[in-house]
Amino acid sequence: MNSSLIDTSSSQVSGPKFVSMENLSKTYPNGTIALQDVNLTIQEGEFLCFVGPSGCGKSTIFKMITGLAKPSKGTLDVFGTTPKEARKQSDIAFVFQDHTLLPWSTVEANVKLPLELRGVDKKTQKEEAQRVLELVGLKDYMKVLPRQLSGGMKMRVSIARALISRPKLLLMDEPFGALDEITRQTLQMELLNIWQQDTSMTVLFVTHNVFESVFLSTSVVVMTPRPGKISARIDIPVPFPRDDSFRTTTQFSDLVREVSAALDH
Ligand SMILES: Nc1ncnc2c1ncn2[C@@H]1O[C@H](COP(=O)(O)OP(=O)(O)OP(=O)(O)O)[C@@H](O)[C@H]1O
Repeated sequence: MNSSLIDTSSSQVSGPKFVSMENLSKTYPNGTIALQDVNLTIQEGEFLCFVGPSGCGKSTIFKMITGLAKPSKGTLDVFGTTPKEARKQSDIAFVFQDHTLLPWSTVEANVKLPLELRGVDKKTQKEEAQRVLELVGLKDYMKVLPRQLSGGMKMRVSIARALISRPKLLLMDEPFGALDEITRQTLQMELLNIWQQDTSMTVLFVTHNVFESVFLSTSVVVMTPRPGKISARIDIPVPFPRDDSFRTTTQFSDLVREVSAALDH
């Protein structure tokens, strides 16, 4: 067996341990074993994609990292502290498939919300909203309501709202799952450009799409069906910046095949 298929420590990106899971398990009160003995070390600056069949526990991992669900067994360390404490420090932000924008608020108001809730002064809120909307290419849409935007634009707003807190850790749960393929590929490229501008931000990205996982990540974590376990961690040893030409290389097809094979294993 290829040793990269069982190595769950990080080898491509060096740096301090950021999130670590040791024998992490989760059994829900109804007896569902969602995760069993997950061991994973994530280092600062990684872009890690999780792929696996539906119900393998990907979202459960995210819930535990954010302190919304408690491990049943094992340990989970986030920035050297408990998930609850890490969340209090506002260093974690999320993006979900459902953009969760407030329909009656403008793009600007939606994006500012995390800062408003934290009592940040209005001038800083405005400056930061402009900064992140520029990052996602929507600075001319500040006064527009979400319903006036396309699906891809709503997702950009959702990403801008997550970035406004300058998170150390960005959790993305199938963010592009509802988008058409062309918009999806455009947003993948834009997300990589944003991440490359802030190399200290760590991104954990759940997807069902093997192509997406290979294109985006420094490593792909492959999970097994319930009870969820990590069956492989496959490094994607392709330097950044990456562009669309990567998708047509032999190396890309080989890596897609490797991840797909691990999924079938
Ligand atoms: N609150 C809960 N109570 C009981 N079972 C749950 C709960 N939340 C999730 N589960 C179960 O735990 C398992 C893992 O769920 P989870 O949502 O983490 O999987 P997932 O890999 O994110 O799935 P998907 O890809 O479909 O989003 C599933 O069988 C799910 O039905």
